[in-house]
Amino acid sequence: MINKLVDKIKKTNAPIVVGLDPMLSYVPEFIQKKAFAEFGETPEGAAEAIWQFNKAIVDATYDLIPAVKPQIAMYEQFGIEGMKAYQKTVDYCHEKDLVVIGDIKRGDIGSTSAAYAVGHLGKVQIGSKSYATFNEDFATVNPYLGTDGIKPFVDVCKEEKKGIFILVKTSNPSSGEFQDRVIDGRPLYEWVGEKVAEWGADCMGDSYSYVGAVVGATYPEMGKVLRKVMPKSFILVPGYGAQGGKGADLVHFFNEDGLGAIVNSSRGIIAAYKQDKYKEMGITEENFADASRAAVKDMVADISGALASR
Ligand SMILES: O=C(O)c1cc(=O)[nH]c(=O)n1[C@@H]1O[C@H](COP(=O)(O)O)[C@@H](O)[C@H]1O
Repeated sequence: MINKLVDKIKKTNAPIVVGLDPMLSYVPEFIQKKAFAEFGETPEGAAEAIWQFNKAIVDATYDLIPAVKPQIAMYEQFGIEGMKAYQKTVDYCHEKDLVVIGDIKRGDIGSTSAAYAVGHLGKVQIGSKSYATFNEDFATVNPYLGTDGIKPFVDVCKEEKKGIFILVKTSNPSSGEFQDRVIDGRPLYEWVGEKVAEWGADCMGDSYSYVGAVVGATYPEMGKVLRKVMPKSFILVPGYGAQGGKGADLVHFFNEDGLGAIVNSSRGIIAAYKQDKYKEMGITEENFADASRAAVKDMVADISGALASR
């Protein structure tokens, strides 16, 4: 799957991921109204609304992008109905030939981690049959429990040709509380980055490992260091747009080959129709997905422009 991701980035010329984090408050009124008329103001109604919202955004952007990253929490808050919308979203994105990064941020001990890995990336055995249940292509994983938590994911990835992105330096303001702590002369995120390189060393695709890392766009200097610590790891870079990251901050996350990083924007794309910039282009709630398409093009131009002038 890492090869497919790289191929799709090359084909689209777009090292970006659209984050499908559909908060109900981002879903235009007319979609909510229709869903509530059919299913009531219920978890089922909310799930229908976020699914219709996602579908419109995917339809408007899939030809421009290599990948999507649905954030499971946004679906899980609506219980089983929300999880069905998550599944529909994953399956629909596959129909559109998009790489799906399940932002599930799992991390637990061995046997539990194995169950998460099987459920999201592998196949669960039921009697004589096996089923790919959630069936994402990549998942995000929290490394706090160490090798015991990561190895089950790596084992499933090896078998299924899938991949993971391991949290190394996260984009949020308080990420430094633990991640920047200096241990034996080096910050913890560097130790974790080194471990990601080690875990991924025998998990190589054609040019990159399918054991990747997450490093926030909001910490460009750390991204520069981590790029060197993990030269073969693909870096998923969240924090662009709504959290303040810009193309110019991102150049050092990429290798000289122009690859090695994929930048996520969620609110900046899916809720673009709320921004004045796109309103001024005549976009209203009714054609909200056109704003997402325009925002994807703007994001790609911003990142490509920064890479071209480095
Ligand atoms: O793993 C992630 O994707 C992630 C890691 C991180 O360090 N920071 C971060 O914001 N994310 C996720 O990336 C998305 C960012 O959303 P926006 O800020 O709306 O673009 C959310 O789904 C976050 O959960």
